[in-house]
Amino acid sequence: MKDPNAPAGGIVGNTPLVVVLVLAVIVGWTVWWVVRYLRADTMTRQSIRQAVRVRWGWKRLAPMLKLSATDKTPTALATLANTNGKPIKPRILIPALKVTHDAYGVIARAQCLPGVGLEQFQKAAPHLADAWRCTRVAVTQDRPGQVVIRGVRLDPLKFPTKHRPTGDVPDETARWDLGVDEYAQPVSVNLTQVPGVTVAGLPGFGKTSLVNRLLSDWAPSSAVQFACADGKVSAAYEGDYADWVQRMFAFVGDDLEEANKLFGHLVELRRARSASVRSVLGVKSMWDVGPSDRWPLVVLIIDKAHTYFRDHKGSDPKTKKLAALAAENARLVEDLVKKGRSVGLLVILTTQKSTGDAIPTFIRDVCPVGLSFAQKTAEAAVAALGEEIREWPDANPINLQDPTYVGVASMNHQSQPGFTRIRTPYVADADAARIAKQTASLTADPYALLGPRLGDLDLAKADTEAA
Ligand SMILES: Nc1ncnc2c1ncn2[C@@H]1O[C@H](COP(=O)(O)OP(=O)(O)OP(=O)(O)O)[C@@H](O)[C@H]1O
Repeated sequence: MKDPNAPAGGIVGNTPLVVVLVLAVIVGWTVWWVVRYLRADTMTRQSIRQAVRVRWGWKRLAPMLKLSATDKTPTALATLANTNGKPIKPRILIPALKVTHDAYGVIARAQCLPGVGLEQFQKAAPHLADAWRCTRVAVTQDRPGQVVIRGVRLDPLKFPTKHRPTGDVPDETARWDLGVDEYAQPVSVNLTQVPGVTVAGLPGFGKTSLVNRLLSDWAPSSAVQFACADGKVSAAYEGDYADWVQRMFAFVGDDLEEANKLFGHLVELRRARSASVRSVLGVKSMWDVGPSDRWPLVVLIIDKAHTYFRDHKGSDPKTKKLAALAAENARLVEDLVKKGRSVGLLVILTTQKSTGDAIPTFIRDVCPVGLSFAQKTAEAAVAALGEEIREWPDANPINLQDPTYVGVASMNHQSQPGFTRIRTPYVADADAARIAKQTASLTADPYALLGPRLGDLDLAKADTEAA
């Protein structure tokens, strides 16, 4: 029963406790922020200060940039409170803004208002960049009624990054984590259903490191098998892939005849898989069920691709033989890229030379993903990324020749318009070697995995179906 002598109004009685609780929350919050600030690196600290400035200045800045709305209709409460009969002032609405930060700058989420949406924010982006002291501001919309404003104080493309592979089995098969874009957002490309990727760029700008990352991240999965043709070396123990050979079921150097045998072997595998995919997997396309130990995704890396395809001019028998081999190599790789997708074959071609004979255009044009590091000429950029690059001067790899841009590539994906510039991380050789050693026991020849069923296959029929 209630004590009649107890003081009236429980809230008044509890006030000290409420105050203590509020104070505790404020102190806790402040300590949390101070610790976070002190533990952050220099770049992140600058971003924390920048985020505070952005929050504090927003109410003044938004109306100046016409990012506010005027509500002339009085609210019911204002009408009730208006006892003196004077006209009620219109309300200025400011978009609510939530700001977070990372090492490169700030990420702000703003609520849209009537008449103030994506278009208005995008128009104001250069002024937001000035006011927030950012080198770049991008505005996108990821959900209705809200825009995301990304401001980068530092250009993420100019800061080298490192990737240390974990050796863990990847969560998603065939996702290639590439790096960060010019707004420091992670960029990955889904290589399921992708039969070919081209990587071009001047020597020493990061092609090998990019491929190293893919190998290091994917090697721990037994559902992926690798083969490699490295046109820069003559023997497996030389060159960039010396450590990776133990995680590859096939490797060839710059010998055109050897390469021809490997490509031929893989075309045989493609044909055998096409003929057996329905009976073994019960589906028309491997991607309907995904790669597995028994039916792994086969990744063929053709490094310094021009070694295998370039035109050999001359009428002496030796040159003629090389020319015939190069033509045959191009034909076989074209087969793999054109018909290998549904049975789980992926070809990655890299080249320093960006001319039509380095990666023949009939192969390049069927590779849905193209990346190019720095290029010397506009023609080389076109040869690497296609004619469309001429319409995107900002993303043109001829602008990446400064040494600051070692590790930066421009990418196009046939499913999306335009190009993305990506800062790819450096993968140290020692890390790649560690992963190669750890995962060597997972190596298996995918042709052998098809095993005894091969005798019954109707390869001619499979060819017709794959075409
Ligand atoms: N992503 C990166 N970030 C920073 N530095 C890098 C990156 N990738 C490569 N480098 C630096 O550039 C050097 C050459 O890189 P890499 O071997 O990958 O180039 P490449 O394009 O494959 O050259 P080549 O065509 O001669 O084989 C590396 O040893 C490293 O010092």
